[in-house]
Amino acid sequence: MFFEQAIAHNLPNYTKESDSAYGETLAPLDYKDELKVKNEAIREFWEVNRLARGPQPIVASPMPRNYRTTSKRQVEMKPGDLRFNEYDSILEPEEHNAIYRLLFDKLITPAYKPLAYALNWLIIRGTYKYRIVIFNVKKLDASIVRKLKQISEVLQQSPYHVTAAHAYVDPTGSNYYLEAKRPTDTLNFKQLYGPRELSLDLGHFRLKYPVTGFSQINESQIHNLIKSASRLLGLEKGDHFLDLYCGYGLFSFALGEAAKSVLGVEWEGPSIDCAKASARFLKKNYKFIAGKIDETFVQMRLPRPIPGEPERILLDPPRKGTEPGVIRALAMRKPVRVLHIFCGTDEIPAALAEWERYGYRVKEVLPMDLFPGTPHLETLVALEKK
Ligand SMILES: C[S@@+](CC[C@H](N)C(=O)[O-])C[C@H]1O[C@@H](n2cnc3c(N)ncnc32)[C@H](O)[C@@H]1O
Repeated sequence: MFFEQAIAHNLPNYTKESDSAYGETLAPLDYKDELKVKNEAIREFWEVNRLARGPQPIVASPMPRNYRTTSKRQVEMKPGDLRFNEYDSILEPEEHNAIYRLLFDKLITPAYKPLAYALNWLIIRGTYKYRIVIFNVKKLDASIVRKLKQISEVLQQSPYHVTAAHAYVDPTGSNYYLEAKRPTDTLNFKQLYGPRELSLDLGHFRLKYPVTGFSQINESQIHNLIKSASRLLGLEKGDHFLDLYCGYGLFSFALGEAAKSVLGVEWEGPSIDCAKASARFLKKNYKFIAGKIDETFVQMRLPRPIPGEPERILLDPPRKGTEPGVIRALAMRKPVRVLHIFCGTDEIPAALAEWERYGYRVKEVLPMDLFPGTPHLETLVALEKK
């Protein structure tokens, strides 16, 4: 059974995600009702798929709507007709919608026509306090740069606290809004104004991350996510902590204090560079490696576990899950505890079956609502050696 089928069972008149606008199928519900449906659906999913240990109640999102710190609009310009192919969403902060309206009103004027034709995506990222705009363009010549600088001034003068603007060149006009094969011999990223990195304030420290790298989109849940991950991983003095798919090191820095050593791995170079810079700035002796996590990487590139010294592993892969063989290779290291974070629910049964096969049992399952308004959950599964 797929998780969305379980949602559909528990919600009469449900329209499947693919048939509805942008997957926001639960957004019209009252959040209390949405949580009830999701709680029933995850329990049904667990039962039907015969998974071990029932899930805990879902950790609700402090902000159930207007929570997304990343949003995007695809720009379509035809003679006499400018369109943004996604509409204002109640899952996005109001400032995002206001910024898109401001940009639309400029781009529709004759002076900005060349820029409107060159645009592929408009992207807003940031936090609830400030935001940046990325112009994903198909080409970047002198006249486009001039227009981008002019429109950047409009953003700087706006009341929406837009602290930076950048241009990102994707001549393929890709449907994926940030990640495309960048042209290697032409200018691919241009700072229009403001810093090149974003930063996230975690109370007693701040982490930087690249404007093009991954970051959690529901900032209001980050505190709960860290607290839950910390409890479920249970790092103790003397533990070696392996933070896999670490991005810019969110979990390394938030949890690493308790460990004897911290090693983070991530394939996105700029994110790893930010993690290394944060380690230097925060004076932490943490190590970060850039690499593609697959079976060979785990077997050949990770340092061997030290006999008699416990290791705890957190893995937070993308929605499509780990590469084949990764779970087996990690289990061979015999970590005392694993925290596997799933941002898609449908990958859970196969992954848990693998962990079980290689000697791990489920200790606790904690679903968190990181994506209110959509039929998705983030699920933290703590596993222990049998
Ligand atoms: C869900 S994000 C988690 C990032 C980080 N834990 C956080 O919370 O900010 C997954 C990360 O894995 C990275 N990634 C995806 N596939 C990878 C692979 N095979 N090897 C290494 N990193 C990968 C992505 O670039 C992304 O940063």
